[in-house]
Amino acid sequence: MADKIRVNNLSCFYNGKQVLESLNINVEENEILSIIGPANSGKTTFLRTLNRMNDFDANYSRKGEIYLDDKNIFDMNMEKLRKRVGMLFAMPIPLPMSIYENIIYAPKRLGLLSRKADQDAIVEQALKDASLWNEVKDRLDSSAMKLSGGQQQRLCIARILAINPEVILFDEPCSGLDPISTAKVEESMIELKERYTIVLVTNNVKQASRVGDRTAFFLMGKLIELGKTAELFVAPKNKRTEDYITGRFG
Ligand SMILES: Nc1ncnc2c1ncn2[C@@H]1O[C@H](COP(=O)(O)OP(=O)(O)OP(=O)(O)O)[C@@H](O)[C@H]1O
Repeated sequence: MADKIRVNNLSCFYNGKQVLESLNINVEENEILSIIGPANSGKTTFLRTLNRMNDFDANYSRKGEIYLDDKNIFDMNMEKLRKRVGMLFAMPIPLPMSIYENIIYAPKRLGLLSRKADQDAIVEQALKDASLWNEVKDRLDSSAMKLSGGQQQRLCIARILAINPEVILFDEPCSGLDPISTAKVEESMIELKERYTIVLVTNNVKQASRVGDRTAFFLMGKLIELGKTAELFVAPKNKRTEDYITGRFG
């Protein structure tokens, strides 16, 4: 499988304190790469660096390079990068407007859509791809704030899909969801990898084992192990990986 993202010697710092140490990681096209590890191991910092979310944080600095399809993301126009690399946060945050308006907000702002028919088509497709269409198709004009937590998270997925990215970053997307909503989001992720490349940060080791094609284990800013999920969970090469996935620490 071709690499969609290549991370070369990435180190990150907050206020000069190192939180990621010389990471070398590849993300293959159309895979789900799960990132697991205890709190403060740098998972979120890594994810946010992949679409330069931390660039405006004055305390943050980094060394190293990240390539998206062989283009250095630090040389790219930020808006173009964010269009290609979308991010979903732990807490779903719909805009205080209708379901329909939530989805076309970003495409409109980016000048991608003008005709109403195109907008309707995008809304329907994005909601179908996020496995939410059947639940909301009869109330597209009602407020997104009235949806349940799990529906709001899938709405946020649909909002990302509407700008047609290539990579989606998921930052603990199910941390506030019940098991049924979690299962629906996981099903969507598995369907989405047919067309997108996905990086998933999760504190839920079982979730990584359910959905990840490959899994990376981070500990205190270092990549300890990266391998096929089935192999890493059955026969981890590193003792610290084994301790973490069997719940002996973290
Ligand atoms: N904006 C920030 N300013 C200063 N320090 C930060 C900032 N964000 C994260 N850190 C620090 O960087 C380190 C790594 O944090 P990060 O959130 O990347 O870890 P994590 O593995 O995602 O943790 P968790 O599972 O708890 O979310 C921590 O020590 C954290 O306190």
